[in-house]
Amino acid sequence: MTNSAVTVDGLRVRRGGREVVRGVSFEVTAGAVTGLLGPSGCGKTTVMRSIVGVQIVAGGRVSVLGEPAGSRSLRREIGYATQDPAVYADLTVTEALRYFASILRAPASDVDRVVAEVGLEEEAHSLIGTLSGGEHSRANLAIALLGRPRLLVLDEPTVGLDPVLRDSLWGLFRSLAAAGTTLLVSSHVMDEAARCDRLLLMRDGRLLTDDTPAGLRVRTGTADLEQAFLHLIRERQAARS
Ligand SMILES: Nc1ncnc2c1ncn2[C@@H]1O[C@H](COP(=O)(O)OP(=O)(O)OP(=O)(O)O)[C@@H](O)[C@H]1O
Repeated sequence: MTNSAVTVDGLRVRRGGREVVRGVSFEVTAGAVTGLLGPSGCGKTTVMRSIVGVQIVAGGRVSVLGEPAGSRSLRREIGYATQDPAVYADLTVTEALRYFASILRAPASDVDRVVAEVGLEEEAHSLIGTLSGGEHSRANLAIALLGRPRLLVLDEPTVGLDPVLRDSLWGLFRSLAAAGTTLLVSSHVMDEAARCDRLLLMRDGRLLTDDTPAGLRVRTGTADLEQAFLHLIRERQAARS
């Protein structure tokens, strides 16, 4: 019996006529914060889309909470915040959240809860089109939190946020995980890696490593996770040559 919320086995995805995910396998531990890290274009979003079930895959298997990714029964179990917020500019934050809450059949009281969780109380009645980039992405995150999904897939949720807000969102992620939610969070900021329970490092469509931050530091002999990542890249290049 494993405690995996997500199992990805030999995933292959083609986009734009080339293979951008090239045989990736990993598990996401239930009730933990797993970081999906790697440089821009390495395939993080594509892996997330495959888990959420919105990506056509060329091969492999993805299962989520015991069901094949994309299953109808998973719709209300997964909260997905994309990188490009897909929220309506002409609605206020509260109106948009009420709208999505009704679609998800989440309780009306969820709207105030998620507004507070992402720290948007003061902007609750502002039109989304007037929000700053960071506020806009927090509104997007608030939508993903509606209905208390068991799995949260968050694509670069802290981009454009100042250090104080980033810290408070990581506090939120930790408290959600402590309450049993599984989080998969992508980032290309290495200082966020240290905040994760587990790290999946990707490069060029492949998984370089799947480890804890402490395990990665020990294995690569460096305290700095950015250096650890570079160490793994050099190790992989040396193995190939
Ligand atoms: N709609 C698309 N059509 C064709 N190719 C695409 C499409 N979306 C992404 N790609 C390509 O797939 C590869 C992986 O992209 P992906 O968005 O998964 O990377 P990422 O690691 O999430 O990058 P970033 O951190 O910049 O968001 C990239 O080479 C990208 O150019």
